[in-house]
Amino acid sequence: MTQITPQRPALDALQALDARDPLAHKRAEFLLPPGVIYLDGNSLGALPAAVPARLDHVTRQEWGDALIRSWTANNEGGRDWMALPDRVAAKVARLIGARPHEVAVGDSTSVNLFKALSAALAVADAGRRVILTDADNFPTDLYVAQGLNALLGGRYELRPVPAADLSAHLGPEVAVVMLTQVDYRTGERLDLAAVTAQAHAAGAVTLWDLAHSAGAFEVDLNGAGADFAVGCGYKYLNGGPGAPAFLFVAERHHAAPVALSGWMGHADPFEMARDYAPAAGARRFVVGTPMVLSLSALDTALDVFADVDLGALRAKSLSLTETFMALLDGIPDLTLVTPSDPSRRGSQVSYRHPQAREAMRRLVERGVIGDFRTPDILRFGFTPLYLSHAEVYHAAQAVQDVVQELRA
Ligand SMILES: Cc1ncc(COP(=O)(O)O)c(C=O)c1O
Ligand SMILES: Nc1c(O)cccc1C(=O)C[C@H](N)C(=O)O
Repeated sequence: MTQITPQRPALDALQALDARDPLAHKRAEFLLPPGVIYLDGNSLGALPAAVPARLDHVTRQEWGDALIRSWTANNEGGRDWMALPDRVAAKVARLIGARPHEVAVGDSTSVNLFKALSAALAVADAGRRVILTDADNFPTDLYVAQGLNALLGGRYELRPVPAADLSAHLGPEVAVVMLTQVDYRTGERLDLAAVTAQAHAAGAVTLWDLAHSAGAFEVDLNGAGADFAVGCGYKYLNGGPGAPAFLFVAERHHAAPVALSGWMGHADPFEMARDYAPAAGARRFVVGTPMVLSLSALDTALDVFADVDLGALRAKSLSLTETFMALLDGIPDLTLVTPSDPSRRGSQVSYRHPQAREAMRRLVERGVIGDFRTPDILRFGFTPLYLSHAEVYHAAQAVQDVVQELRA
């Protein structure tokens, strides 16, 4: 087993950091299995302890007993299902620097990408024909843009370029700049404010995918003047598998056409009017019947953030990722692909390894749960709400051991 050299953080020093951690108490608000170090909250967040009781209440009382009355029952108390998407939207808004009426919650991130990109193209300057994106963007972002463009008769060109070269490609032909803020493989974080300003200076509209941002660190969409954004409910927001996603539309774009104009985004759904008239604000981007069970889980999951200082969240995230990188510095066969500059890093750390798939299999067998991502990436996500520095130490030790085993 490779020895940890003296300049690497020592366990007792990390335990001292944990003792001063202002977020340490949040761990008790999650149910995590014993013997597991969970470094995959960037794929599926852990279960918030209050969620099972909420789901039990929603199924037995709200569904089982109140039945259809729950759609509107107790709306004075703010518990009616009809308004659930709006209540959840308000909780998400705080985490992404938006106002509640600029956020819609529902559907998957992919579907929200479709809605947002349709609207973004509609408000972009007519005559511009390029959708500029990161060549390494998450597949669904690329596929949705390809599908929408085909539907629009191939009017646009989806132009994938390396993230590092974006500014060089911001010409007068660019309609929309569609980017994921934190790269799902490398964990590289783009400067949302700076890129938004560059895109605007070039006359383009921005669409951000915040899948690996929301709930991992503070995002300030309005501070940056961003136009559109989407993100996942099941990663750092801990809403559970398949949780509803969110869509941000800056107020100045609320008049943009609604591509998926469903009755739940109508100004008065139960009027059953023949023609679509949009609801106020981003609620118009809610399409069909709200997914009450999963929205309820997300609603309760978001309460975990109520007393969380987002600056402290970012500080702890950086401390955890920094610690992990320091512990694994110089380990043979591991090539760091995540930027060591903290301002360019999200809340994950990734390494290339020649046997990454097998290495991750062995790690998971030992209870250290991360991800393998093709072709050769070991990916570790760090959720500041439920991870300690001591766990990071033990996880890094397990990585060293597995890497050493595979060399033998
Ligand atoms: C950047 C990014 N966008 C979107 C998604 C997922 O979209 P959906 O929830 O529609 O599967 C993911 C992960 O699954 C992702 O990493
Ligand atoms: N969305 C996922 C799913 O439905 C099954 C398994 C994994 C996922 C993921 O979240 C993948 C993730 N977006 C990633 O960054 O790799």
